[in-house]
Amino acid sequence: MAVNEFMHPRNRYRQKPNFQQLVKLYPELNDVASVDLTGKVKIDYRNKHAVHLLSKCLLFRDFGLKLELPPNKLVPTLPLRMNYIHWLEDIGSVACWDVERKEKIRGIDIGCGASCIYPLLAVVQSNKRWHMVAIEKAEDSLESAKANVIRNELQSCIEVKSQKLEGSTVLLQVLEEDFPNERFDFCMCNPPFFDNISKELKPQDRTGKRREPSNASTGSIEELCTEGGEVKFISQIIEESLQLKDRISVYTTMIGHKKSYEEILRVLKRASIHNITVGRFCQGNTTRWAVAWSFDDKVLLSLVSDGHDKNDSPGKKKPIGKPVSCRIFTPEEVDSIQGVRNYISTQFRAIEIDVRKVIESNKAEEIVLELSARENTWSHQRRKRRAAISSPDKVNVIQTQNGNGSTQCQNNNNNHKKRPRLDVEQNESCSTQGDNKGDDSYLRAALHILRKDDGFYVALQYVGGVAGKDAVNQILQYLKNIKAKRDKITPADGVNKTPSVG
Ligand SMILES: C[S@@+](CC[C@H](N)C(=O)[O-])C[C@H]1O[C@@H](n2cnc3c(N)ncnc32)[C@H](O)[C@@H]1O
Repeated sequence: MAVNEFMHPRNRYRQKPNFQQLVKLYPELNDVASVDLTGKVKIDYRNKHAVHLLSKCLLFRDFGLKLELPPNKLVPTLPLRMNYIHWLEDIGSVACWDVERKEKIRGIDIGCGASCIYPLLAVVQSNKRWHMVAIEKAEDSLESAKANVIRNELQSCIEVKSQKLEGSTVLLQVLEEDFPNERFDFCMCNPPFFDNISKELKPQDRTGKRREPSNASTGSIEELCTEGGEVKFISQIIEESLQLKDRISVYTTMIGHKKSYEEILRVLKRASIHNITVGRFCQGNTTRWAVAWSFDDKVLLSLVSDGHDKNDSPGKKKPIGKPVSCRIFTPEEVDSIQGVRNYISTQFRAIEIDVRKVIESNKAEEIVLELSARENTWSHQRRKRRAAISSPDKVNVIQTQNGNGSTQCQNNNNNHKKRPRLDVEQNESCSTQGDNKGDDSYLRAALHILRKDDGFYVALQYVGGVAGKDAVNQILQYLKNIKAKRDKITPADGVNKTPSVG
């Protein structure tokens, strides 16, 4: 299935180039173009030379970039490369790489290839706000990458470094030797996908129905293969990230095969890395996957939007809900955003919802908290209290509706310390919650506290979990209820400026 319509919405290549115009601009394309019976000008993507020429012309026309490549090297196709860059931009908007930040955004590209394509695109696309370190292992590709940087006069924005691979590290050696004590905002990688040329270089055709590839495959064995394939390569990056931690704020990588993507999610889970987001890059007839992870508390990756409407990509994507909001305090009731935060945190902790601060704006006008719950503790509060009083030693099983309409049984005995975990495999709704397999919580949500002229607002946004999106409506209602109860006891009279925290 052609998946162009599922390209990132900002990807300029969602629309196929008008080859008629392109051939007029770059007559050298005439050699690889043909005219079909309807008079349409076409380019044969199965011809390596055509793919190479097309990339060169588009890079120049759309980005002003000049590219030269030695023979037999991987030709960068632009729709995929731009999908990755736009996904990084989306991560950047959660990680606050916005224009208010004065310093440059610093990224690392692991395996920049002979083209040095990602660093070139990253720098130009960001109007030189992003500065890149490009790492490459193959000597000839390294030289070619450096030449492409010089050809475009971008030496002040891109440093190309050799991967000497002593002790088989991917990031550690370069960071330790060339950039000791320096911090980076992100790293990226288009890894060598394949393990072993004879077995894997062509995708396996298990059903006999796979079509011949519609694109010429370019690239040398050294560029495309690595011992252990992409899973081993990316696992190595994950292992090194556990040592480097915040030296790089967001670690990202592309993944070539779905099977590897699933394996990488398991590796992250085993390493107890839960602050992750996933991406899916669709272009032409190919789909690639991506994961990002972070140890930085201020970067809540689950908030990264994929730029698509919730269910519009082929297969599943993680639907992040629309926020629901209400005013929680007037300025007369509370005078600081910290007061609101303390109040809300206390209310949630009382019902065993974990609260973690993620972002606090400089001007103290917005705080973002991450909420996670392992069961529904906010519905039927009165009934639960009554049940607990009448039979304190019994395990109460209360039927609750999850947000997807299915019924779940909960052990709701507060004395019973070990609460049941919902088995994600058993709950059908889980499979429609997106493919973040590392996420087995009941509910994860983001809570924004905002100061406005007429008071403090809370906005709740569903992020993940089997409870479903409706759970955030229930929690907002729960907050309103306890606030109304509190108002009965302490009427808003302008005297009580600090909300009670009980
Ligand atoms: C699939 S190519 C990607 C090239 C380029 N980034 C692109 O997207 O067109 C993978 C690149 O990683 C390089 N590479 C392989 N192992 C590496 C390592 N340990 N460190 C740095 N580069 C490596 C290969 O030489 C190759 O150029």
